[in-house]
Amino acid sequence: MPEPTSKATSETTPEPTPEPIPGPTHEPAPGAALELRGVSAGYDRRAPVLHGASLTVDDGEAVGLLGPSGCGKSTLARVAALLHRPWAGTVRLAGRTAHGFRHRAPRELRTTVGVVFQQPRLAADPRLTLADLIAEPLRATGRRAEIPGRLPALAASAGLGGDLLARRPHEVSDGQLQRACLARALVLRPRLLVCDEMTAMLDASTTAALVAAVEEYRREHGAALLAVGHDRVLLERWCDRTVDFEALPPR
Ligand SMILES: Nc1ncnc2c1ncn2[C@@H]1O[C@H](COP(=O)(O)OP(=O)(O)OP(=O)(O)O)[C@@H](O)[C@H]1O
Repeated sequence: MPEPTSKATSETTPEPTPEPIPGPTHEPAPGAALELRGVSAGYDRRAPVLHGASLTVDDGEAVGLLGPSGCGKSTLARVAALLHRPWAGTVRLAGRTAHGFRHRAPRELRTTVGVVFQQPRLAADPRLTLADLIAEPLRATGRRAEIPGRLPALAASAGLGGDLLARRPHEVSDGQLQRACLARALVLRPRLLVCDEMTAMLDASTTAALVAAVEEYRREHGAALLAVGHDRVLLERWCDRTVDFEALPPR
C-alpha cells in the first residue's frame, strides 16, 4: 500500500488546471461528509487509475471500499483526503467543494478529514515522541493551548497508556505506532475519517482495538468513515455498507 512519502512523483509534479466535469451536473447530497463526482486521477495521464469515479459517504455513515491490490483504492482515499489532486471531477467535503489539494488545500477543508494509512512508519516523523506526533495537527493549526486538555483522553481512547507517549516511533511496536497515528487523525475532530488499510499489518486484537476506538469516536462525534481495504469480512462487519471499487459508478 503506497503511503504519502512513497508518492514522491505525485508530490513534485506541477499541478495542471483542473478540467470541468462534462455531462450533466449532479445535485450534491446536502451535507454529505464526502462526495466524489466523476473523479479521474492517477500518476500518468495515459493510464488513469480513477476513471470518472463517483462515491458518496453520507454524514455519519460508514462505507467500506473493497477491491483487489493495485486497483486504485489508495489513490481514491488520497483524493478524498485532499492529498492527491484529481485531473477532473469534483470533491466535496461536508458540502464544500475542494479547489485546492495537498499544500494548496484550505485549512478549514483539510481539517474536516482525518486519514490513517497502512504503514505507520512511513506516516510518522521518527523524531517525534508519540505525544508530539498526536499533537502535531493542533500545533500546525495554532491550537497548541488545547493540547493538555485533549491529549490524555485521546491517547487513552486509542489505548496508549503508561510511558508510551514519551517514546519515539522506533521504541514502540507497529500496533502502538498505528494507535498514535489514529489518535493524530482524530485530534482535530474530523467529520470524516479515511482509514486506508489501517489494520492490514496488525494482529486480530490490535485490529479490534483500533476499530473500537474509531467506533467510539464516531458515536461521540457523529463522524463518517471511509474504510478502504481488501478484507471483506472485516469491512462488512464494521461498515454500514460496502462498495466494490470496480463497481464505482462513472460520471
Ligand atoms: N506514486 C505513484 N506513482 C506511480 N504510480 C503509482 C503511484 N502510486 C500508485 N501507483 C499505481 O497506481 C495504481 C493504483 O495504486 P493504489 O495504491 O491506488 O492501489 P490499491 O488498490 O490501494 O492497491 P493496494 O491494495 O495494493 O494498496 C497501481 O497500479 C500503482 O502501481
